[in-house]
Amino acid sequence: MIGLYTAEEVRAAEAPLLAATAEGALMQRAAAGLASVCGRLLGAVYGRRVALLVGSGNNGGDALFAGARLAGRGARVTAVLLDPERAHPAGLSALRRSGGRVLAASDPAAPPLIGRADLVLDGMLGIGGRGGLRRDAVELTWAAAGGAGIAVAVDVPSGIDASTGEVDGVAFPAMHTVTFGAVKRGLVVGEGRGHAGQVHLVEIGLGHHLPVATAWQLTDADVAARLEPPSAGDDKYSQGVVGVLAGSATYPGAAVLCTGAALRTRPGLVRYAGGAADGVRAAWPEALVTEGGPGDAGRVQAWVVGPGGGTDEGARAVLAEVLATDLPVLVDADALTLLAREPELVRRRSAPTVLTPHDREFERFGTPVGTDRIGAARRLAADLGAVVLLKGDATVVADPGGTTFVNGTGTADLATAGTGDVLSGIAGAVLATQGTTGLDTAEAAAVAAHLHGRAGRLAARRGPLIAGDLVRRLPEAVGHVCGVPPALLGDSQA
Ligand SMILES: NC(=O)C1=CN([C@@H]2O[C@H](COP(=O)(O)OP(=O)(O)OC[C@H]3O[C@@H](n4cnc5c(N)ncnc54)[C@H](O)[C@@H]3O)[C@@H](O)[C@H]2O)[C@@H](O)CC1
Ligand SMILES: Nc1ncnc2c1ncn2[C@@H]1O[C@H](COP(=O)(O)OP(=O)(O)O)[C@@H](O)[C@H]1O
Ligand SMILES: [K+]
Repeated sequence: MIGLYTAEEVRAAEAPLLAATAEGALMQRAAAGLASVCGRLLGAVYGRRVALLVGSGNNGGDALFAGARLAGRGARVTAVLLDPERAHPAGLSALRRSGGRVLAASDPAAPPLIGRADLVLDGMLGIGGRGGLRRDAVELTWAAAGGAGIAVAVDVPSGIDASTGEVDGVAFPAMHTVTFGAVKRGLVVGEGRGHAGQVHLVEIGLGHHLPVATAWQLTDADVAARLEPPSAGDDKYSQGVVGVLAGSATYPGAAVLCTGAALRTRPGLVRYAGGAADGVRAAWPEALVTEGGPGDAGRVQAWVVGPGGGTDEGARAVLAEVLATDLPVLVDADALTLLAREPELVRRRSAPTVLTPHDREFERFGTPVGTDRIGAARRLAADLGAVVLLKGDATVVADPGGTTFVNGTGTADLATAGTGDVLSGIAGAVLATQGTTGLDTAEAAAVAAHLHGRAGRLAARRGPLIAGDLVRRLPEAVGHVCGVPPALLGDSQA
């Protein structure tokens, strides 16, 4: 798992390290790592044009020292200074000694020079940045965005809040971010995620000074370790049975997608109960189907309730019935609308519960999501005593104790109808294995979000995707995280 940290946590961890190392040593480590990533991105360094956008803090110092190293390898480096009086003095001397040039941001030659650069290094603001970029920084950012060079952010893209990912106005649109010591949360969540590009972590020795993270990102390997493949002693009942309560005669689609996703995540068995029984039977002969309610479905190890289920009295009764059990329940879509009216239905539960709102569903519980998505998910989870999976570009999963997962596999290709129903089915299947894997509920939800995003990426390789493509790609997504070569996966290639 990759730990995700706030700016305050990083600052607190840096303090003892700064005290224990020679002055400037940490900045040299950061600059060495930064220059090495830039060298790799450029391929050949000699003769390449590099523009440094330099602010008045240590972030600018990192850029100047990295620029000096690249100039030492033959790059043509120019530093553009936002505040020439306050640029890092030692960094500036190092750059000059290596043959680098210096311009003020107000110099009319600065924007065209940035536009022509092969690589632009954003050292305007780091974790000390507050509020929106000022006019001069915005102009340099536009010059970089309009140029053809590789845009690289130092530590964090200037203009993003390193802790929340909030962007107030304009932020540097990086293709790569070279971050020091720890991955800042703002690089993986909110608008910051879209500005960070590929994140490269450079170690500066912060490791054991960092607290245990309270926010995490799962890798493919982490997800693989949380999936239990069938073993010789298994039968269809021992690998988890999922119950799907979704869809209606008028709207069978959600039921078909949700049941299919649950099946393709490969629990032992999927049961369906509800008004879309005919549609589900036709689409999925593998499912056990009834027109009745949850009591007619047979035993399950987890319920999924809500997608396409409506908000009438019958739907309310189904929701209340499953929430009164001691089984894991995933509550989505229409059932969230019902639950927002009667949150005590979930507050009185002690069994695992996962709510999967998008922003509008979230707002029905009282307050809008706002710009701090981790904070928002944590607040609702603590209030309701349930795991909250807040959907989005980077889906956030929070448990009532505050432990949070930020999904890294999401892709905008998922922004199409029905993909949420697929996520519910996947999550239901993972929750149904809790009895055998002992998997924590928030982790189960995070595993589901990871697989969902992987399936989305795989499907999107072939062009625009629809929700059914995710279901078809799920076996390949599971194979991908487990390191199985895709060629071995039968019909998921279709
Ligand atoms: N502390 C450490 O041990 C290390 C810090 N490093 C670098 O230091 C950075 C943090 O440095 P600083 O604390 O100096 O902060 P920054 O370099 O992020 O910037 C702070 C400066 O920018 C100004 N400023 C803040 N918001 C602004 C805005 N919206 N518009 C214009 N100016 C604004 C402040 O007045 C201050 O002068 C990190 O992000 C990282 O790049 C690295 O060198 C690694 C070691
Ligand atoms: N811009 C986006 N980038 C990445 N993922 C997105 C984006 N927009 C939506 N998604 C994902 O797509 C799914 C949509 O779910 P939802 O809104 O419930 O749709 P539906 O109800 O039609 O199934 C969620 O998993 C969400 O995280
Ligand atoms: K920066």
